[in-house]
Amino acid sequence: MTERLNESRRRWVIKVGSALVTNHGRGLDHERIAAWVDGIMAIRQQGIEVVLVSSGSVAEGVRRLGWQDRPHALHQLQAAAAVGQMGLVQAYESRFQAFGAKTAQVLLTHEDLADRQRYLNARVTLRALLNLAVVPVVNENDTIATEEIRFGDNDTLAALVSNLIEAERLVILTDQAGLFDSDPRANPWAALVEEAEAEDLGLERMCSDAPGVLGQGGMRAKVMAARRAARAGAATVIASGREAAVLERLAAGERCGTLLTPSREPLAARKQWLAGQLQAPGRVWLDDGAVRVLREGGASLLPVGVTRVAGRFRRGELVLCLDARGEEIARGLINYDAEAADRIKGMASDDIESVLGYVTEPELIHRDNLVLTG
Ligand SMILES: Nc1ncnc2c1ncn2[C@@H]1O[C@H](COP(=O)(O)OP(=O)(O)O)[C@@H](O)[C@H]1O
Ligand SMILES: N[C@@H](CCC(=O)OP(=O)(O)O)C(=O)O
Repeated sequence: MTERLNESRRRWVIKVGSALVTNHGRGLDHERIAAWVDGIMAIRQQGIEVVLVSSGSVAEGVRRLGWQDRPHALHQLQAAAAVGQMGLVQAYESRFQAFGAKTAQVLLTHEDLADRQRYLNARVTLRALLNLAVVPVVNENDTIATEEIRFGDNDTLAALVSNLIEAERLVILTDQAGLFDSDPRANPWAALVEEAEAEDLGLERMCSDAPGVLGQGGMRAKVMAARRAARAGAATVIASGREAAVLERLAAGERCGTLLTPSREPLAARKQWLAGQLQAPGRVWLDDGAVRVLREGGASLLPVGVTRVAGRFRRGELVLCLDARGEEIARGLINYDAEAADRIKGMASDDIESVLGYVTEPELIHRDNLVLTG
């Protein structure tokens, strides 16, 4: 079946956190799950397509296995995730079935979304499921993810899924009423932030690093997720999953929790994929002139603006472009491998051939493969 290219359709990604789903580790909260499913069915009636990203497999697995605490060893976490995921999908499937709606389990790894071909495959599959009126239930494929390259928290995963399906909205349901101006666990006077721009760097300072007992990302991961989603043009709401009819109310335009809005023009799809990458094998440091030219927009990065090269990368791989202080300002797919890039740094493009004996491209990173990130 071919995908209908009707991009005016409304799509939301709804993410629910571990503590909520598992009633703080006491077991799947069927009542709460039923309320979200009711909400999803109601907003679908209004023409909003939904992808659900649900955490809770590890917390539920730990409970089913009779363990007292969340283990630290990766193989135990993976085993718990495999056990708990069964409970999660069963709970969602049976509740949606009561409405005659179909669900699909989609387990993704970081590698799936880092590889451009697999990313495109995931995109086509998710869109096909939405076209078939199925509700995809997404989680990280914890059972095969390795420590170094896990998303770890489902906030990041949910943001990347928002980009994949070009969602207009990412809704992150958690155990707090939203983002507060400081961690409400530590400060009883913390005030709810009702609305802010997702790109506002001050938001991160409001978040403590520590997640709840069962969560992985904490509030910082949610703010970062909102920033990722904003790059694709999606607004994010962080709200309490315990609030009655929260999804229906949001769809009715009511204000719940914290709204984080995009402030820039959305990036083209390919650049969203680039910006969403979690790992880059290389780094290049730029002089002030190159930083200025890139920030003005629309320029390629030439070797002449590069002062230092680090990392082991091949032609076509992702490198971060840093200013003199080491802050990331852009990232892109480089036209030369690490050794060649190091040899031509600081040189005029006309001199590349005399140094390397060949020229692949005059640019180190072509503007089509470059995205501003800072
Ligand atoms: N500024 C803040 N505003 C709200 N919550 C915060 C803030 N800083 C830290 N937190 C903590 O982040 C926790 C939510 O993150 P997490 O436990 O990862 O949730 P989830 O499992 O829903 O992903 C909250 O319980 C809260 O204590
Ligand atoms: N994939 C993991 C999610 C990790 C996690 O705890 O995420 P979250 O509660 O959203 O911070 C799980 O299902 O347990």
